[in-house]
Amino acid sequence: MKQGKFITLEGIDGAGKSTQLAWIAELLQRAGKRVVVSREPGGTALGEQLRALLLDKSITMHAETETLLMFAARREHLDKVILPALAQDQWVLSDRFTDASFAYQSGGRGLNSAKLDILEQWVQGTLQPDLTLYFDVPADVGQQRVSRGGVVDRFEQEQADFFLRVRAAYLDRAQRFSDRIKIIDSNRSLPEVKAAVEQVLQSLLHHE
Ligand SMILES: Nc1ncnc2c1ncn2[C@@H]1O[C@H](COP(=O)(O)OP(=O)(O)O)[C@@H](O)[C@H]1O
Ligand SMILES: Cc1cn([C@H]2C[C@H](O)[C@@H](COP(=O)(O)OP(=O)(O)O)O2)c(=O)[nH]c1=O
Repeated sequence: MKQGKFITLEGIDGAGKSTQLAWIAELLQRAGKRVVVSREPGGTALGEQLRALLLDKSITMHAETETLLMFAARREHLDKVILPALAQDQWVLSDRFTDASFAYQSGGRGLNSAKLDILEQWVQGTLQPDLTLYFDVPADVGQQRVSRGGVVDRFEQEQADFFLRVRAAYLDRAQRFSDRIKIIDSNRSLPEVKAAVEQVLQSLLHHE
């Protein structure tokens, strides 16, 4: 049976992922693909409840608790949404996936990445996204964009040095997995970012 493709969007808070997501789905649909749009943490009923806990500023939790909840939500997301959709030749577009755990929980919080390697293997086996669009902005630009939006969540309230580490971890992974992760310079106008994304997607569609 033909498998759909799995595309993930990544970046620090305020990079502009969510802004680009809707038209990316439309572009794929125009190319004749059936598209499922989802997000992490979230994407399922249980996952959305875990998301609410994870983003709640009034809750404090150990970095490992945070990591385990992210992967618990991911396990559910894979089981209920991602794997069934791919098996039915649908394309899955997810706002974040496991790269975010390496960037935020390892890079940002300082968790040993060997623990994340174990969880990744446990929860997803060998499954990796076919393509990851990493929206790159300097930490201060991301923070400025987020603060313009008003209310901030448990991650968005972090200080500049946290986002510097998260971004560095993303860039490190983008270098290590350069076949899969495409860096989109998002410190540009919306049309310029859109054009860069479109080029990467057209190339993926062309090589199908
Ligand atoms: N290229 C851009 N230039 C200026 N502002 C942007 C750009 N992309 C997104 N924004 C704005 O930045 C804010 C955060 O964007 P959003 O897409 O929600 O980021 P993310 O989902 O990556 O956290 C929004 O107010 C959005 O309108
Ligand atoms: C998937 C995932 C998200 N996160 C964090 C990053 C974000 O700050 C937050 C929620 O992501 P996001 O949906 O990008 O937030 P928003 O809708 O406010 O732009 O969860 C992790 O720390 N680890 C993970 O594995």
